[in-house]
Amino acid sequence: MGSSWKYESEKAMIKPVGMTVAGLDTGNGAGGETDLRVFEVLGIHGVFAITAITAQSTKGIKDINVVSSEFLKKQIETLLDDFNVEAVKMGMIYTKEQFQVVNELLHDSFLVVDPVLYAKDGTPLIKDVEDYKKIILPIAKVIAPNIIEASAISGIKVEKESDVVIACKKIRETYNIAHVIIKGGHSKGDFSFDYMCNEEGVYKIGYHRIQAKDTHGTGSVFATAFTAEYIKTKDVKLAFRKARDFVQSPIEYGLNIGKGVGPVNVSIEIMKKSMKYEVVEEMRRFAEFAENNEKFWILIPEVQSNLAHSIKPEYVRDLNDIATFRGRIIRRWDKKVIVGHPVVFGNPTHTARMLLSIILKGMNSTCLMNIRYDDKIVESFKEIGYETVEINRELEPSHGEGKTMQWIIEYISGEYVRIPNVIYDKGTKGKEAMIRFWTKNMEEMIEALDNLLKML
Ligand SMILES: Nc1ncnc2c1ncn2[C@@H]1O[C@H](COP(=O)(O)OP(=O)(O)O)[C@@H](O)[C@H]1O
Ligand SMILES: Cc1ncc(COP(=O)(O)O)c(N)n1
Repeated sequence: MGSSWKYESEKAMIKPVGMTVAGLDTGNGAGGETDLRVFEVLGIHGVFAITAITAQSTKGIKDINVVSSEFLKKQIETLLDDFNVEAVKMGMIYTKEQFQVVNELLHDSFLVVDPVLYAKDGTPLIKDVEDYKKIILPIAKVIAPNIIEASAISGIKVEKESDVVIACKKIRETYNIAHVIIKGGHSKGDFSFDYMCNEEGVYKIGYHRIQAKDTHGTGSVFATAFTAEYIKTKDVKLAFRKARDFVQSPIEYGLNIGKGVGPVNVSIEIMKKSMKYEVVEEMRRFAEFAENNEKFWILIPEVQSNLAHSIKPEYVRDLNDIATFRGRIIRRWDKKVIVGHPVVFGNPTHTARMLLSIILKGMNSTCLMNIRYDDKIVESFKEIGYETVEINRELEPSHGEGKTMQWIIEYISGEYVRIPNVIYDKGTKGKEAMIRFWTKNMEEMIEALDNLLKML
Protein backbone atom coordinates (compact mmCIF):
# COMPACT_ATOMS: atom_id res chain seq x y z
CA MET A 1 0.00 0.00 0.00
CA GLY A 2 1.43 3.42 0.96
CA SER A 3 2.73 5.30 -2.05
CA SER A 4 1.85 2.44 -4.41
CA TRP A 5 -1.90 2.91 -3.74
CA LYS A 6 -3.79 4.29 -6.68
CA TYR A 7 -7.41 5.07 -7.35
CA GLU A 8 -9.14 2.12 -9.00
CA SER A 9 -10.98 3.90 -11.80
CA GLU A 10 -12.35 0.58 -13.12
CA LYS A 11 -14.75 0.73 -10.18
CA ALA A 12 -16.48 3.82 -11.62
CA MET A 13 -20.23 3.65 -11.03
CA ILE A 14 -22.97 3.68 -13.59
CA LYS A 15 -26.62 4.68 -13.25
CA PRO A 16 -29.55 4.43 -15.65
CA VAL A 17 -30.52 7.74 -17.26
CA GLY A 18 -34.01 9.28 -17.42
CA MET A 19 -34.99 12.54 -19.10
CA THR A 20 -37.54 15.13 -18.13
CA VAL A 21 -38.89 17.57 -20.69
CA ALA A 22 -40.55 20.20 -18.52
CA GLY A 23 -40.79 23.76 -17.30
CA LEU A 24 -38.68 25.17 -14.50
CA ASP A 25 -40.47 26.18 -11.31
CA THR A 26 -38.31 28.83 -9.60
CA GLY A 27 -39.92 27.82 -6.28
CA ASN A 28 -38.68 24.21 -6.69
CA GLY A 29 -42.04 22.62 -5.91
CA ALA A 30 -43.04 21.10 -9.26
CA GLY A 31 -41.52 21.05 -12.76
CA GLY A 32 -38.18 19.79 -14.04
CA GLU A 33 -35.97 20.46 -11.04
CA THR A 34 -38.38 18.54 -8.82
CA ASP A 35 -38.33 15.72 -11.38
CA LEU A 36 -34.52 15.66 -11.07
CA ARG A 37 -34.83 15.26 -7.31
CA VAL A 38 -37.29 12.39 -7.73
CA PHE A 39 -34.98 10.67 -10.23
CA GLU A 40 -32.08 11.13 -7.79
CA VAL A 41 -33.95 9.68 -4.82
CA LEU A 42 -34.98 6.67 -6.91
CA GLY A 43 -31.50 5.93 -8.22
CA ILE A 44 -31.78 7.37 -11.73
CA HIS A 45 -29.50 9.99 -13.25
CA GLY A 46 -31.96 12.64 -14.41
CA VAL A 47 -31.30 14.97 -17.33
CA PHE A 48 -33.51 17.98 -18.05
CA ALA A 49 -34.56 19.61 -21.34
CA ILE A 50 -36.23 22.85 -20.36
CA THR A 51 -39.31 24.14 -22.20
CA ALA A 52 -40.04 27.30 -20.20
CA ILE A 53 -38.96 29.22 -17.14
CA THR A 54 -41.84 30.08 -14.84
CA ALA A 55 -41.57 32.87 -12.29
CA GLN A 56 -43.28 30.78 -9.66
CA SER A 57 -43.58 30.35 -5.91
CA THR A 58 -45.97 28.61 -3.53
CA LYS A 59 -48.32 31.53 -4.26
CA GLY A 60 -48.60 30.66 -7.94
CA ILE A 61 -47.20 31.57 -11.35
CA LYS A 62 -46.37 35.24 -12.02
CA ASP A 63 -44.95 34.89 -15.52
CA ILE A 64 -43.70 32.44 -18.13
CA ASN A 65 -40.62 32.80 -20.32
CA VAL A 66 -40.89 30.24 -23.13
CA VAL A 67 -37.71 28.66 -24.51
CA SER A 68 -37.55 28.76 -28.31
CA SER A 69 -38.30 25.50 -30.10
CA GLU A 70 -34.84 25.71 -31.73
CA PHE A 71 -33.16 25.81 -28.35
CA LEU A 72 -35.38 23.01 -27.01
CA LYS A 73 -34.26 20.96 -30.02
CA LYS A 74 -30.60 21.74 -29.25
CA GLN A 75 -31.02 20.55 -25.68
CA ILE A 76 -32.72 17.27 -26.54
CA GLU A 77 -30.26 16.51 -29.37
CA THR A 78 -27.32 17.25 -27.08
CA LEU A 79 -28.66 14.90 -24.42
CA LEU A 80 -29.63 12.09 -26.80
CA ASP A 81 -26.27 12.30 -28.51
CA ASP A 82 -24.52 11.51 -25.25
CA PHE A 83 -26.74 9.56 -22.86
CA ASN A 84 -28.60 6.29 -23.17
CA VAL A 85 -31.95 7.77 -22.16
CA GLU A 86 -34.20 4.84 -21.16
CA ALA A 87 -37.46 6.76 -20.71
CA VAL A 88 -38.72 10.34 -20.90
CA LYS A 89 -41.14 12.11 -18.58
CA MET A 90 -42.92 15.10 -20.07
CA GLY A 91 -44.56 17.86 -18.04
CA MET A 92 -45.09 21.48 -19.11
CA ILE A 93 -44.57 22.11 -22.82
CA TYR A 94 -46.01 25.25 -24.31
CA THR A 95 -46.12 25.81 -28.06
CA LYS A 96 -46.98 23.90 -31.20
CA GLU A 97 -43.39 24.34 -32.46
CA GLN A 98 -42.11 22.72 -29.25
CA PHE A 99 -44.54 19.80 -29.73
CA GLN A 100 -43.14 19.27 -33.20
CA VAL A 101 -39.60 19.10 -31.86
CA VAL A 102 -40.61 16.45 -29.34
CA ASN A 103 -42.48 14.53 -32.00
CA GLU A 104 -39.45 14.57 -34.25
CA LEU A 105 -36.88 13.56 -31.64
CA LEU A 106 -38.76 11.48 -29.08
CA HIS A 107 -41.56 9.67 -30.92
CA ASP A 108 -39.76 6.34 -30.43
CA SER A 109 -38.93 6.89 -26.75
CA PHE A 110 -40.84 5.45 -23.80
CA LEU A 111 -42.70 8.74 -23.25
CA VAL A 112 -44.63 9.26 -19.99
CA VAL A 113 -46.87 12.29 -20.38
CA ASP A 114 -48.20 14.36 -17.47
CA PRO A 115 -50.70 16.56 -19.34
CA VAL A 116 -50.39 19.63 -17.08
CA LEU A 117 -53.09 21.71 -18.75
CA TYR A 118 -53.36 24.00 -15.73
CA ALA A 119 -51.23 24.64 -12.65
CA LYS A 120 -52.93 24.52 -9.24
CA ASP A 121 -53.52 28.29 -9.41
CA GLY A 122 -55.31 27.89 -12.77
CA THR A 123 -52.50 29.22 -15.02
CA PRO A 124 -52.45 27.34 -18.35
CA LEU A 125 -49.16 25.45 -18.69
CA ILE A 126 -49.85 24.23 -22.24
CA LYS A 127 -50.83 26.95 -24.70
CA ASP A 128 -51.80 25.23 -27.93
CA VAL A 129 -53.99 22.51 -26.43
CA GLU A 130 -55.63 21.33 -29.67
CA ASP A 131 -52.21 20.85 -31.30
CA TYR A 132 -50.98 19.14 -28.15
CA LYS A 133 -53.78 16.59 -28.49
CA LYS A 134 -52.93 16.00 -32.13
CA ILE A 135 -49.13 15.94 -31.90
CA ILE A 136 -48.15 14.84 -28.40
CA LEU A 137 -50.86 12.47 -27.19
CA PRO A 138 -50.52 9.95 -30.05
CA ILE A 139 -46.80 9.46 -29.30
CA ALA A 140 -47.31 8.94 -25.55
CA LYS A 141 -46.77 5.41 -24.20
CA VAL A 142 -48.30 6.41 -20.88
CA ILE A 143 -50.47 9.39 -19.98
CA ALA A 144 -51.32 10.38 -16.41
CA PRO A 145 -53.99 13.10 -16.17
CA ASN A 146 -55.78 14.14 -12.97
CA ILE A 147 -59.60 14.06 -13.14
CA ILE A 148 -59.83 17.66 -14.39
CA GLU A 149 -57.35 17.01 -17.18
CA ALA A 150 -58.99 13.65 -17.95
CA SER A 151 -62.33 15.45 -18.37
CA ALA A 152 -60.78 18.04 -20.71
CA ILE A 153 -58.99 15.43 -22.82
CA SER A 154 -61.83 12.89 -23.03
CA GLY A 155 -64.75 15.29 -23.14
CA ILE A 156 -66.41 13.17 -20.44
CA LYS A 157 -67.10 14.94 -17.16
CA VAL A 158 -65.30 12.73 -14.67
CA GLU A 159 -67.07 12.68 -11.32
CA LYS A 160 -67.94 9.15 -10.25
CA GLU A 161 -65.89 5.97 -10.35
CA SER A 162 -67.74 4.73 -13.44
CA ASP A 163 -66.86 7.98 -15.30
CA VAL A 164 -63.18 7.37 -14.57
CA VAL A 165 -63.18 3.99 -16.26
CA ILE A 166 -65.14 5.28 -19.28
CA ALA A 167 -62.79 8.29 -19.66
CA CYS A 168 -59.74 6.06 -19.26
CA LYS A 169 -60.91 3.78 -22.08
CA LYS A 170 -61.95 6.67 -24.31
CA ILE A 171 -58.54 8.40 -24.01
CA ARG A 172 -56.81 5.12 -24.71
CA GLU A 173 -58.82 4.46 -27.84
CA THR A 174 -58.92 8.04 -29.20
CA TYR A 175 -55.17 8.60 -28.98
CA ASN A 176 -53.99 4.99 -29.15
CA ILE A 177 -52.10 5.29 -25.86
CA ALA A 178 -51.07 1.95 -24.36
CA HIS A 179 -51.47 2.89 -20.68
CA VAL A 180 -53.80 5.56 -19.31
CA ILE A 181 -53.61 6.47 -15.62
CA ILE A 182 -56.26 8.75 -14.11
CA LYS A 183 -55.19 10.17 -10.74
CA GLY A 184 -57.67 10.75 -7.94
CA GLY A 185 -56.06 13.55 -5.92
CA HIS A 186 -58.90 15.97 -6.79
CA SER A 187 -61.81 13.63 -6.12
CA LYS A 188 -63.54 13.15 -2.78
CA GLY A 189 -63.75 10.38 -0.20
CA ASP A 190 -61.48 8.82 2.41
CA PHE A 191 -59.27 7.22 -0.23
CA SER A 192 -57.45 8.70 -3.20
CA PHE A 193 -57.97 6.17 -5.99
CA ASP A 194 -55.80 6.06 -9.11
CA TYR A 195 -56.85 3.95 -12.12
CA MET A 196 -54.70 2.50 -14.85
CA CYS A 197 -56.22 0.96 -17.93
CA ASN A 198 -54.40 -0.86 -20.68
CA GLU A 199 -54.91 -3.78 -23.02
CA GLU A 200 -55.01 -6.24 -20.11
CA GLY A 201 -57.65 -4.47 -18.04
CA VAL A 202 -58.25 -1.85 -15.36
CA TYR A 203 -56.18 -1.61 -12.16
CA LYS A 204 -57.18 0.49 -9.23
CA ILE A 205 -55.00 1.55 -6.31
CA GLY A 206 -56.30 3.42 -3.26
CA TYR A 207 -54.38 5.05 -0.44
CA HIS A 208 -55.80 7.03 2.49
CA ARG A 209 -56.51 10.59 1.44
CA ILE A 210 -54.34 12.87 3.55
CA GLN A 211 -55.90 16.15 4.65
CA ALA A 212 -52.95 18.12 3.36
CA LYS A 213 -52.48 21.76 2.38
CA ASP A 214 -48.97 21.49 0.95
CA THR A 215 -49.49 19.42 -2.20
CA HIS A 216 -47.63 21.46 -4.83
CA GLY A 217 -45.92 19.03 -7.19
CA THR A 218 -47.88 15.80 -6.54
CA GLY A 219 -48.45 15.23 -10.25
CA SER A 220 -44.84 15.89 -11.27
CA VAL A 221 -43.61 13.58 -8.53
CA PHE A 222 -46.01 10.78 -9.48
CA ALA A 223 -45.15 10.83 -13.20
CA THR A 224 -41.40 11.02 -12.58
CA ALA A 225 -41.52 8.24 -9.99
CA PHE A 226 -43.45 6.15 -12.52
CA THR A 227 -40.78 6.84 -15.16
CA ALA A 228 -37.96 5.99 -12.76
CA GLU A 229 -39.60 2.74 -11.65
CA TYR A 230 -40.31 1.81 -15.27
CA ILE A 231 -36.64 2.34 -16.12
CA LYS A 232 -35.63 0.03 -13.27
CA THR A 233 -38.18 -2.74 -13.83
CA LYS A 234 -39.53 -2.35 -17.39
CA ASP A 235 -42.82 -3.43 -15.81
CA VAL A 236 -45.67 -0.94 -16.20
CA LYS A 237 -47.94 -2.45 -13.54
CA LEU A 238 -45.16 -2.56 -10.98
CA ALA A 239 -44.09 0.99 -11.87
CA PHE A 240 -47.69 2.15 -11.29
CA ARG A 241 -47.81 0.48 -7.86
CA LYS A 242 -44.41 1.77 -6.82
CA ALA A 243 -45.02 5.32 -8.03
CA ARG A 244 -48.32 5.49 -6.16
CA ASP A 245 -46.64 4.23 -3.04
CA PHE A 246 -43.80 6.71 -3.47
CA VAL A 247 -45.99 9.88 -3.46
CA GLN A 248 -47.80 9.08 -0.21
CA SER A 249 -45.02 10.07 2.26
CA PRO A 250 -44.02 13.26 0.41
CA ILE A 251 -47.67 14.38 0.72
CA GLU A 252 -47.93 13.31 4.35
CA TYR A 253 -44.77 15.25 5.18
CA GLY A 254 -45.60 18.21 2.85
CA LEU A 255 -43.50 21.32 3.48
CA ASN A 256 -45.27 24.23 5.13
CA ILE A 257 -42.91 26.78 3.58
CA GLY A 258 -43.88 29.94 1.69
CA LYS A 259 -47.22 31.66 2.03
CA GLY A 260 -49.24 29.50 -0.36
CA VAL A 261 -49.41 25.81 -1.28
CA GLY A 262 -46.09 24.37 -0.12
CA PRO A 263 -44.11 21.70 -2.01
CA VAL A 264 -44.36 17.99 -1.26
CA ASN A 265 -41.38 16.54 0.58
CA VAL A 266 -39.65 14.44 -2.08
CA SER A 267 -36.68 13.19 -0.04
CA ILE A 268 -38.61 12.33 3.14
CA GLU A 269 -38.11 8.56 2.96
CA ILE A 270 -34.33 8.69 2.51
CA MET A 271 -34.19 11.32 5.25
CA LYS A 272 -36.08 9.02 7.61
CA LYS A 273 -33.84 6.11 6.67
CA SER A 274 -30.71 8.09 7.49
CA MET A 275 -32.24 9.19 10.81
CA LYS A 276 -32.95 5.54 11.59
CA TYR A 277 -29.34 4.67 10.93
CA GLU A 278 -28.29 7.28 13.51
CA VAL A 279 -30.78 5.78 15.97
CA VAL A 280 -29.20 2.34 15.51
CA GLU A 281 -25.72 3.78 16.12
CA GLU A 282 -26.89 5.50 19.29
CA MET A 283 -28.57 2.33 20.55
CA ARG A 284 -25.24 0.58 20.09
CA ARG A 285 -23.55 3.29 22.14
CA PHE A 286 -26.15 2.83 24.86
CA ALA A 287 -25.63 -0.95 24.84
CA GLU A 288 -21.92 -0.47 25.41
CA PHE A 289 -22.62 1.87 28.31
CA ALA A 290 -25.14 -0.52 29.89
CA GLU A 291 -22.96 -3.62 29.54
CA ASN A 292 -19.84 -1.90 30.88
CA ASN A 293 -21.26 -0.03 33.85
CA GLU A 294 -20.80 -2.29 36.88
CA LYS A 295 -23.88 -1.02 38.65
CA PHE A 296 -26.29 -1.06 35.73
CA TRP A 297 -27.98 -4.25 36.99
CA ILE A 298 -29.49 -2.18 39.86
CA LEU A 299 -31.81 -0.53 37.33
CA ILE A 300 -33.26 -3.73 35.86
CA PRO A 301 -36.64 -4.97 37.09
CA GLU A 302 -37.90 -8.57 37.25
CA VAL A 303 -39.61 -8.17 33.85
CA GLN A 304 -36.30 -6.83 32.48
CA SER A 305 -35.75 -3.49 30.74
CA ASN A 306 -35.84 -2.04 27.31
CA LEU A 307 -34.83 1.24 25.79
CA ALA A 308 -37.02 2.92 23.19
CA HIS A 309 -35.36 5.45 20.91
CA SER A 310 -37.02 7.42 18.12
CA ILE A 311 -36.02 9.53 15.15
CA LYS A 312 -36.57 13.30 15.57
CA PRO A 313 -39.98 13.69 17.28
CA GLU A 314 -41.49 15.90 14.56
CA TYR A 315 -40.97 13.03 12.06
CA VAL A 316 -42.51 10.34 14.25
CA ARG A 317 -45.87 9.00 13.06
CA ASP A 318 -46.11 5.51 14.54
CA LEU A 319 -44.17 2.65 16.16
CA ASN A 320 -42.20 2.11 12.94
CA ASP A 321 -40.29 5.28 13.77
CA ILE A 322 -39.22 3.93 17.18
CA ALA A 323 -36.48 1.37 17.88
CA THR A 324 -36.06 -1.05 20.79
CA PHE A 325 -33.80 -4.03 21.50
CA ARG A 326 -35.50 -7.21 20.30
CA GLY A 327 -34.07 -9.22 23.21
CA ARG A 328 -34.52 -6.48 25.86
CA ILE A 329 -31.87 -5.47 28.42
CA ILE A 330 -31.39 -8.39 30.74
CA ARG A 331 -29.91 -8.80 34.21
CA ARG A 332 -28.28 -12.20 34.52
CA TRP A 333 -28.10 -14.31 37.72
CA ASP A 334 -24.52 -13.01 38.27
CA LYS A 335 -25.57 -9.36 37.93
CA LYS A 336 -24.10 -9.12 34.47
CA VAL A 337 -26.15 -6.99 32.08
CA ILE A 338 -26.72 -8.32 28.58
CA VAL A 339 -28.27 -6.25 25.81
CA GLY A 340 -30.38 -8.40 23.50
CA HIS A 341 -29.54 -7.19 20.02
CA PRO A 342 -30.64 -6.56 17.29
CA VAL A 343 -32.14 -3.10 17.29
CA VAL A 344 -35.58 -3.29 15.66
CA PHE A 345 -38.13 -0.70 14.58
CA GLY A 346 -41.88 -1.19 14.95
CA ASN A 347 -41.70 -3.60 17.89
CA PRO A 348 -44.86 -2.95 19.98
CA THR A 349 -43.20 -3.02 23.41
CA HIS A 350 -44.40 -1.06 26.46
CA THR A 351 -41.42 1.30 26.25
CA ALA A 352 -41.99 2.04 22.56
CA ARG A 353 -45.71 2.60 23.13
CA MET A 354 -45.12 4.96 26.02
CA LEU A 355 -42.49 6.94 24.11
CA LEU A 356 -44.89 7.22 21.16
CA SER A 357 -47.67 8.52 23.43
CA ILE A 358 -45.32 11.11 24.97
CA ILE A 359 -44.13 12.28 21.54
CA LEU A 360 -47.70 12.52 20.23
CA LYS A 361 -48.46 14.80 23.22
CA GLY A 362 -45.89 17.21 21.76
CA MET A 363 -42.98 16.52 24.12
CA ASN A 364 -39.45 16.90 22.77
CA SER A 365 -38.62 13.33 23.69
CA THR A 366 -36.65 10.63 21.83
CA CYS A 367 -35.53 8.14 24.55
CA LEU A 368 -37.36 6.15 27.20
CA MET A 369 -36.25 3.35 29.49
CA ASN A 370 -38.16 1.29 32.05
CA ILE A 371 -36.33 0.98 35.36
CA ARG A 372 -36.84 -1.08 38.53
CA TYR A 373 -38.96 0.73 41.09
CA ASP A 374 -37.12 1.70 44.23
CA ASP A 375 -37.70 4.72 46.53
CA LYS A 376 -34.00 5.45 46.43
CA ILE A 377 -33.94 5.58 42.65
CA VAL A 378 -36.91 7.97 42.52
CA GLU A 379 -35.28 10.18 45.17
CA SER A 380 -32.01 10.23 43.23
CA PHE A 381 -33.80 11.31 40.06
CA LYS A 382 -35.33 14.18 42.09
CA GLU A 383 -31.91 15.12 43.41
CA ILE A 384 -30.53 15.30 39.89
CA GLY A 385 -33.34 17.76 39.18
CA TYR A 386 -35.98 15.70 37.35
CA GLU A 387 -39.67 16.17 37.98
CA THR A 388 -41.45 12.95 39.01
CA VAL A 389 -45.05 11.81 39.00
CA GLU A 390 -46.66 8.78 40.62
CA ILE A 391 -49.43 6.92 38.85
CA ASN A 392 -51.94 4.83 40.75
CA ARG A 393 -52.51 1.73 38.61
CA GLU A 394 -55.64 0.96 40.64
CA LEU A 395 -57.31 3.83 38.77
CA GLU A 396 -56.72 2.21 35.39
CA PRO A 397 -59.97 1.22 33.67
CA SER A 398 -60.11 -2.25 32.11
CA HIS A 399 -59.22 -1.78 28.44
CA GLY A 400 -57.31 -4.85 27.43
CA GLU A 401 -53.61 -5.28 26.70
CA GLY A 402 -51.69 -2.66 24.81
CA LYS A 403 -53.57 0.40 26.10
CA THR A 404 -51.93 0.92 29.50
CA MET A 405 -49.08 3.14 28.34
CA GLN A 406 -51.42 5.38 26.39
CA TRP A 407 -53.75 5.57 29.41
CA ILE A 408 -50.89 6.60 31.72
CA ILE A 409 -49.86 9.45 29.40
CA GLU A 410 -53.47 10.57 28.84
CA TYR A 411 -53.96 10.56 32.61
CA ILE A 412 -50.83 12.62 33.28
CA SER A 413 -51.46 15.13 30.51
CA GLY A 414 -54.87 15.81 32.05
CA GLU A 415 -53.06 16.93 35.23
CA TYR A 416 -49.77 18.36 34.00
CA VAL A 417 -48.91 20.86 31.24
CA ARG A 418 -45.52 19.22 30.77
CA ILE A 419 -45.17 15.47 31.18
CA PRO A 420 -42.58 14.82 33.95
CA ASN A 421 -39.46 12.88 32.91
CA VAL A 422 -39.86 10.30 35.67
CA ILE A 423 -43.18 8.45 35.75
CA TYR A 424 -43.55 5.69 38.32
CA ASP A 425 -46.17 3.39 39.77
CA LYS A 426 -46.02 1.10 42.78
CA GLY A 427 -47.66 -1.73 40.89
CA THR A 428 -50.91 -3.57 41.35
CA LYS A 429 -51.97 -7.20 41.56
CA GLY A 430 -49.78 -9.13 39.12
CA LYS A 431 -48.06 -5.95 37.84
CA GLU A 432 -44.56 -5.12 39.00
CA ALA A 433 -43.88 -1.59 40.27
CA MET A 434 -41.99 0.40 37.59
CA ILE A 435 -40.24 3.65 36.82
CA ARG A 436 -40.26 5.02 33.29
CA PHE A 437 -37.72 7.68 32.45
CA TRP A 438 -37.62 9.75 29.26
CA THR A 439 -35.09 12.27 27.94
CA LYS A 440 -34.82 14.54 24.94
CA ASN A 441 -31.88 12.61 23.46
CA MET A 442 -29.42 9.76 24.00
CA GLU A 443 -26.74 12.11 25.35
CA GLU A 444 -29.01 13.11 28.18
CA MET A 445 -30.15 9.52 28.83
CA ILE A 446 -26.61 8.19 29.25
CA GLU A 447 -25.46 11.16 31.30
CA ALA A 448 -28.46 11.01 33.64
CA LEU A 449 -28.16 7.25 34.21
CA ASP A 450 -24.42 7.56 34.75
CA ASN A 451 -25.00 10.23 37.41
CA LEU A 452 -27.83 8.25 38.97
CA LEU A 453 -25.74 5.09 39.24
CA LYS A 454 -22.97 7.05 41.01
CA MET A 455 -25.54 8.02 43.67
CA LEU A 456 -26.77 4.45 44.29
N1 LIG B 1 -54.55 14.37 -0.37
C1 LIG B 1 -54.02 13.27 -0.92
N2 LIG B 1 -53.88 12.15 -0.19
C2 LIG B 1 -53.33 11.04 -0.72
N3 LIG B 1 -52.92 10.98 -1.99
C3 LIG B 1 -53.03 12.04 -2.78
C4 LIG B 1 -53.59 13.26 -2.30
N4 LIG B 1 -53.56 14.19 -3.30
C5 LIG B 1 -53.02 13.57 -4.36
N5 LIG B 1 -52.71 12.28 -4.08
C6 LIG B 1 -52.05 11.32 -4.98
O1 LIG B 1 -50.99 12.02 -5.64
C7 LIG B 1 -50.88 11.63 -7.01
C8 LIG B 1 -51.08 12.85 -7.88
O2 LIG B 1 -52.48 13.07 -8.00
P1 LIG B 1 -53.20 14.45 -8.32
O3 LIG B 1 -53.04 15.38 -7.18
O4 LIG B 1 -54.59 14.10 -8.73
O5 LIG B 1 -52.35 14.98 -9.55
P2 LIG B 1 -52.04 16.48 -10.05
O6 LIG B 1 -50.95 17.02 -9.21
O7 LIG B 1 -51.65 16.27 -11.47
O8 LIG B 1 -53.30 17.28 -9.91
C9 LIG B 1 -51.90 10.53 -7.19
O9 LIG B 1 -51.26 9.29 -6.99
C10 LIG B 1 -52.94 10.81 -6.10
O10 LIG B 1 -53.65 9.65 -5.71
C1 LIG C 1 -43.15 24.28 -14.28
C2 LIG C 1 -44.33 23.60 -13.72
N1 LIG C 1 -44.65 22.35 -14.13
C3 LIG C 1 -45.73 21.72 -13.63
C4 LIG C 1 -46.54 22.32 -12.70
C5 LIG C 1 -47.76 21.62 -12.16
O1 LIG C 1 -47.66 21.30 -10.82
P1 LIG C 1 -48.92 21.45 -9.85
O2 LIG C 1 -50.05 20.71 -10.53
O3 LIG C 1 -48.50 20.76 -8.58
O4 LIG C 1 -49.15 22.93 -9.71
C6 LIG C 1 -46.19 23.64 -12.28
N2 LIG C 1 -46.93 24.30 -11.39
N3 LIG C 1 -45.09 24.25 -12.81
